Amino acid sequence: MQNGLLVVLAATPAWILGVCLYRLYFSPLAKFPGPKLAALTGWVETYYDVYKGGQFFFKLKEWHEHYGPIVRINPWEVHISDPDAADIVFAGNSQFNKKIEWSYRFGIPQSAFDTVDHHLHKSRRAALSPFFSKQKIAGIADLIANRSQRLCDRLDNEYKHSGKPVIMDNAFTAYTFDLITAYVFARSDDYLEHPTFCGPFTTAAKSIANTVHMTGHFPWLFTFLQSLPKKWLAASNPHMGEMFTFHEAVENQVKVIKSGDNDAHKHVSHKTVFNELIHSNLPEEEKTVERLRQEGVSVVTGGIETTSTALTKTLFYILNNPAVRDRVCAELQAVFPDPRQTPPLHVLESLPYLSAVINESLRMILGFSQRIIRTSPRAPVVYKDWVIPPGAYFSMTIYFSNFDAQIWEAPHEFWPERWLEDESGRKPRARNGEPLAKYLLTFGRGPRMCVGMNLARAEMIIGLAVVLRRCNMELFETGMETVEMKSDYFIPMVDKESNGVRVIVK
Ligand code: HEM
Repeated sequence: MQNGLLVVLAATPAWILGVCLYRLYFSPLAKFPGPKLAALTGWVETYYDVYKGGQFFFKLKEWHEHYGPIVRINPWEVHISDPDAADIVFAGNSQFNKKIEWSYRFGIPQSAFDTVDHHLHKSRRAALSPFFSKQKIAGIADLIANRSQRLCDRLDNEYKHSGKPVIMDNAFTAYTFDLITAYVFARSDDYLEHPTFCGPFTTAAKSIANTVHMTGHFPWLFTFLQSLPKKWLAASNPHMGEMFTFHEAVENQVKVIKSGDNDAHKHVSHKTVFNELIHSNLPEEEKTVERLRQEGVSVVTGGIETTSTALTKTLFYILNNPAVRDRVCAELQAVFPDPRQTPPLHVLESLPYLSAVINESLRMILGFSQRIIRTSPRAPVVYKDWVIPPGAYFSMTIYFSNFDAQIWEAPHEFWPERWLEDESGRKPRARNGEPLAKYLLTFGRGPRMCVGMNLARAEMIIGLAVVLRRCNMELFETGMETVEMKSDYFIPMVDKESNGVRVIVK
């Protein structure tokens, strides 16, 4: 026994030395530039993300400035900072997988979003995407307009002329929450009716995000926590408590649709996603409560925070730039004479300046701040002179492309005019002469591009048009600290001291 222990003790340093030598000199990634410590151990990333709180993102920026467009950022992964590399990482015909360790971090490895294998992802996505086509979303434009008008009724009745600030982060979260739950479950929790626009799960998506580095760096953690009594979790960490309660609420939604106890889909004018999925001819193993709970959590959380943040920040940029506000309001007035009669979606979509404003804010808001990782299981991937071996991870960060000074003039300025056609009808161009739209990566690209993109755009176009048309707003003690990213928790987090984007309705 004692001898065995001695052998282990003697062998451990040799094993560690062997791993270090392999990672530094013999690994297929050894030739890639980057800090030696990061090549040696994944703990560098863990340190910046878990201990320093979502700071690895900023380290990546620093490393690229020092080492160039491709950097080895941990023993298993290279990160690329080059907008043209999106053609490789997000290639439409690619068959890349996702990183397996990350598929457990939200506890939804069976959702399309966190499905690792390309082929399984393709079939799961095929089941989901028809509900989010442009045509299907146009079919729920009235529902979106109705919720936008309801939001403004409340702003009119309870805030107008009162001098009382309203936190638009909460108001827009209520709006996106009500819409996504109505569309996918035929059920609305009516967050827009809550006195402060805050329902029980208003902060659920943020809570989920807050735990992402812990559960991402320690892939067993989510499953372990899930097995503990919820009371303990809630007492030890309110984010965890809220996250698991939210999972349970989604599971209940799936159960009541499956059992027929929720037949609200019969009384609404649109098809509801989970009712359709449950009664579709998908294989039974894809329709279990557990699988659909995971898909539900993915779609609902995907649909709330990203879009409400986009709306809130867009409103901030508009109100913070009076020239932009005046121009977009004048354009709206021409097609939207009666503020209570929302024009059809296609009319709003055809407004060039409103579209430019939305594109520009989508460029700046960053739905996802964390890098997006892929791996090619069999074939190598070539980037310039670099050959990334099969099985290695490679990644890109949307922010780096959306703010790249080689593509965007004055990238840190909110400047919607960059998106307008010139007098001859020529489409806007990037600084390198390519079409500008090609470099807007906010929704990702390729086979895993955001499935909810059309819904997000429709919610933004209609929501902003109605709010701007009906309410005369002014920012209240709100500065850049409410929109600038201070840490990356998968989604961008602003300063902890920020009170959110607050407005007065005049
Ligand atoms: C401004 C709002 C939004 C932004 C910026 C955004 C961003 C993204 C991005 C970048 C991805 C790709 C992730 C990857 O490649 O790994 C994605 C995927 C996804 N998004 Fe969104 N999203 C938004 C709104 C929505 C909405 C409203 C929904 C609701 C349906 C949604 C549901 C999803 C789902 C289910 C996926 C996974 C798709 C797949 O893997 O096939 N998102 N989103």
